[in-house]
This record gives sequence, C-alpha cells and structure tokens, in this order.
Amino acid sequence: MSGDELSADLERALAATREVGESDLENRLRPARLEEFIGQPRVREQLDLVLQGALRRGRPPDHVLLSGPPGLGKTSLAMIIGTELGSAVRITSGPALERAGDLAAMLSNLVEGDVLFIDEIHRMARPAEEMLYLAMEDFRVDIVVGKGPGATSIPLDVAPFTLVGATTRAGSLTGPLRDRFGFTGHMEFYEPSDLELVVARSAQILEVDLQPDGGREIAFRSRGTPRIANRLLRRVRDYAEVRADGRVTREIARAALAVYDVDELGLDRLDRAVLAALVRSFGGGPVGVSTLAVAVGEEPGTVEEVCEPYLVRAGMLARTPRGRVATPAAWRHLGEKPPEPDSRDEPDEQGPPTLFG
Ligand SMILES: Nc1ncnc2c1ncn2[C@@H]1O[C@H](COP(=O)(O)OP(=O)(O)OP(=O)(O)O)[C@@H](O)[C@H]1O
Repeated sequence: MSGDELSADLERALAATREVGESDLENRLRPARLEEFIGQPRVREQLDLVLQGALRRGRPPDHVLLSGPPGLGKTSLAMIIGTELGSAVRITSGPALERAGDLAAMLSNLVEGDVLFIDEIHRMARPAEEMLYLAMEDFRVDIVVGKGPGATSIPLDVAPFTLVGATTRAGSLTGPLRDRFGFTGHMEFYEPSDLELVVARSAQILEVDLQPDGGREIAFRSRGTPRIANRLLRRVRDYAEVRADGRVTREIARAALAVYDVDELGLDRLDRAVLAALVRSFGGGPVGVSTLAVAVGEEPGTVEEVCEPYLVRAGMLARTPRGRVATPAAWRHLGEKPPEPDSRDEPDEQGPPTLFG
C-alpha cells in the first residue's frame, strides 16, 4: 500500500472518530472519583484532606486553585471535587468573563454548596476579577448601577460556594486573587508508569485490544500528559484497525506514531521545530521566547505554555536570564554535535536530570 493510500485510509478512520466527537470521548475517559484519578499523589492526598475536612464540618471547602500545563487533569479534578462533595459544578472560563456583569450573572445563579469552575482564570478581565475578590471572601458582590456621580452600588448576597480556578500560568495571577485561594494544587507531568495506567484504563473503556508493550510505548511517548496519552491511543487504534487486526502491540504503536510525527521521545512536530530553530537558527541560544515563536510561526503563549514546560522537563531546553538555551541533549536529539560546554550560559531554572537518560 502506498503512503498516499495509507494516509487516505487513516483520514477516513479519523473522520469516523470525529463523528463520534472527540470531546465526547474525552468526557467518557474522565475519572469520576478521586480514587480513580491516576498519579499526582501529592495533589490527590492534599485535596482529599481538604474535601474530607469540609464534609466533616458540613461547610463548603476553601477555594481551590489548580495550576499546571494543559491536559494534566485540572478540569477532571474540578469535576471530581463536585462529585466528592455531592455538589453541582457550574463551568465558565476566564476569557468568557469579559465584564463584571458576566460574572455577576454566574454568581447570582449559584445555590449553596455549588462548585464554580473557572478555567484559564488568569485570563479574566480586571473588573470581573475585582468582583470575584469580594465574592470569594464575603460571599457578596456590589453591583454598580448607572455611571458617573449618579452611579449607585447595590449589594447582593451570593450563596456560599467553592471556587475552583485552573491556570496554566499561576505566575500571571494577581497577588490578591492568589491569596484568596485556601489551597493550591500544583500538577506535575506524569511518570510513564502512571500514563501506562491511564492508557490501560482508557483502552478498557474504549474496548481497544491493547497489549502491555503497546501501552508502554504510547505512555512513554505522551509528553507526561494524560490528554496526549488518550489522543495517541485513539490514533494508534485507528492505525491498528485500518492496517492490522486491531491489536495494539508495540510495533503497531511505533508504526502509527511515526505516521503522526511523534518521535521516539514523544516530541511532536512543534517541539522539534522549536528545538531546531533554537539549535540551527540561533546557534543554541540564548534567544527570547517571542523570537523563537516567530521563528516557528506560533503564538508566544503556545510555545511558552505548551512546548517549553515539557522540553525543560525532558532536559532539552533551559531558561536563562538572557533567554532560552538548547541543552547538549537537544543538540544530540537533532543529530547535531553540541558546542563546548564553557561557551554556554548557566541555566537559572534547573529541571531534573534528563528524563531519557
Ligand atoms: N489522573 C488522570 N487519570 C486518568 N485520566 C486522566 C487523568 N488526568 C487527565 N486524564 C484524562 O486526560 C484528559 C484531559 O484532562 P483534563 O481536561 O482534565 O485536563 P486539563 O488539565 O483540564 O487540561 P486543560 O487545562 O487543557 O483543559 C481527560 O479526558 C481525562 O480522561
């Protein structure tokens, strides 16, 4: 079968998957209870104490902030908080709260004990954020009616609720907002062994014939991220059904991931483009993140929030006071010879030793 025919087959399989709706699938794969939530032992234990304490007292728990790169399970945890408390979860996002009135409408509809989930909370508009301070602290808001000297402010009580905020950029939250959260859970990239469990669980739900070595291969190439692990599982399943007998073995996983441009370390096309620009266009750096983003044709936010955290974790990229620097591991990964060590900047944010030894 030619490469074109193969791509056409895979496209057809992909189209069929899209009909089912990828977001529906994602929802089906969400763990429903804290005990089903795999990995993140620290956050899980801390959160369990917060929730158990609140349940014993019969009062809503403190507001919870969840921070970490995309796809690590912040939304899943927010839904779990609702389930564990037996409360409804109202969902909105920072960009949807453009005006204070948008938030006032959400707050006034809450009933006692509800969980209000604000995704991307760092992107909320300032007036909405200021209204949120009072709501979080005193469970009331001041609605301003009219403009100029004739404006009056009408106080409105809000039912006691728990705010769960999620952010990929905890550092961009203002101090007053951050201080009003009683608990912050820092989500870390997952270990491959935890991702193996995520993939095995998803395969069971999706009725995929996943062999242990196939699951291990997918887990290892998932950038420490359950959402990516689930996505790769679905892509490998397409390949296994179209090109083989449906069983997902290590060989099938490898062949499928090569088609989807996921390399043996799990880096995707954008990760490699960032490293290639850094090494080949900027001599390994240091270079500013905006320049790097222009070089790969992406938004600086995407490079900073999606690519960088994992490249740092994988020991491929370092942040220095003068900009981003490729590590020797990055040069070698691209098949290039790293420059002599004494010509490089010292990283100021040391990640753990390279994941891949
Ligand atoms: N600990 C986990 N155990 C099992 N599955 C998980 C876990 N964490 C996340 N997932 C899966 O990964 C997918 C993405 O998770 P989720 O949407 O909660 O991430 P997120 O951090 O909120 O991402 P974003 O901030 O980009 O929305 C979910 O569909 C869920 O199936």
